[in-house]
Amino acid sequence: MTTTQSTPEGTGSRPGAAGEPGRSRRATGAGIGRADAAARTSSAGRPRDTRPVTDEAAVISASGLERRYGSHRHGHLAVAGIDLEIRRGELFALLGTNGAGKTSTLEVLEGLARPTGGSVRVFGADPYRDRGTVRPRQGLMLQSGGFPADLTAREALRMWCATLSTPRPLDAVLEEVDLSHRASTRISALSGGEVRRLDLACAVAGGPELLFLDEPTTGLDPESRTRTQELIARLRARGTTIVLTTHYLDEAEALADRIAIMHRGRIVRRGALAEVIAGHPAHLRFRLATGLAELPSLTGDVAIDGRDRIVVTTTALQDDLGRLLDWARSRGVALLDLDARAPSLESVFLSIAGSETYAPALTEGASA
Ligand SMILES: Nc1ncnc2c1ncn2[C@@H]1O[C@H](COP(=O)(O)OP(=O)(O)OP(=O)(O)O)[C@@H](O)[C@H]1O
Repeated sequence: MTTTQSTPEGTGSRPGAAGEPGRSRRATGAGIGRADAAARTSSAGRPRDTRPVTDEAAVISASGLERRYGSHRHGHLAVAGIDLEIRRGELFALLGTNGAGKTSTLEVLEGLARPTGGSVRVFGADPYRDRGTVRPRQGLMLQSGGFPADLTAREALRMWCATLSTPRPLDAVLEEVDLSHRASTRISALSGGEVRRLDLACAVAGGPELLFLDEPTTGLDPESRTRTQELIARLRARGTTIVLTTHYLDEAEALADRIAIMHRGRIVRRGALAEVIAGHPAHLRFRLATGLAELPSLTGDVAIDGRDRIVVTTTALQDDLGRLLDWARSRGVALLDLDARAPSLESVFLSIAGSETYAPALTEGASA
């Protein structure tokens, strides 16, 4: 999928970006607006706001949202009737397996596509029909850029800012995305990560109230990723409402106030991180030199995984780990490669994804 930003009061895509969103996602967008100063605390470790959503607080609300590609009989239902409310000032992460329908959903919320069923309101308006009023308040960072290669970073940003009703000073924006030192470099000579940061610069250049970030850190090296995440956290702390998609689950854990996980066109889990992982089992994994021996009595289920490890799936991690360690100590048994893992977003995600591949999130030993 490809794409970048945004346009202002409405109509077009940025020069070089594709116009109508489609299979190749999906260029266009808007990037503008006025910042909402209603700052709230945010980011990793902050208290999470679990207040019930109210209509007043909802910047985005969608009900029974559907998006079908192709004809009713033979088409593909990519978004199968989802309800969504995103509150003013929160960072909402939309996660999901490949092909789950995240981009198809985002495009409707962004006003780039019409839903084929249900309804959506952004700032109380129809984001597709009323885009002239909605777009100036939002910024979009789509999945890849469409900048003319022979412009410098500053020229590209200046050109973009010329389309905005309330552009911020170029230097401040370049500084914010850490591109000041590359301002005079042609786009063709920028690294992929730098182009991505220029995408982000365009998305925030108008000081949007509502920011859509579609995989903003994909392709960035770890340092750039961290800096981009810090910038996202700052935008959030300033009161910007942010809708984020990412394949990096640690990013969602660190940044998001609330998370929704999509699978096959539906939202299958949602809530604050603690709510999403609540009730999900933990895992103990280890090997025994002698193979499967008689284990102590454990509350969890015991199985052998594909790598000949003993796996205990349990909702009483501390108890079962204690019993196992006592048992091993009293018998002089070595628990080889012992791994005790509390439930995490990753384990929830993988249990939803089942056997489907989700390579970016996979880590050794994580399964559910
Ligand atoms: N223009 C299109 N025509 C037909 N089917 C499409 C089109 N765009 C997307 N799809 C299908 O709709 C489903 C959802 O796609 P979408 O791109 O929204 O998923 P996603 O969650 O963003 O996936 P990824 O994480 O891989 O980017 C997929 O099965 C995809 O093949």
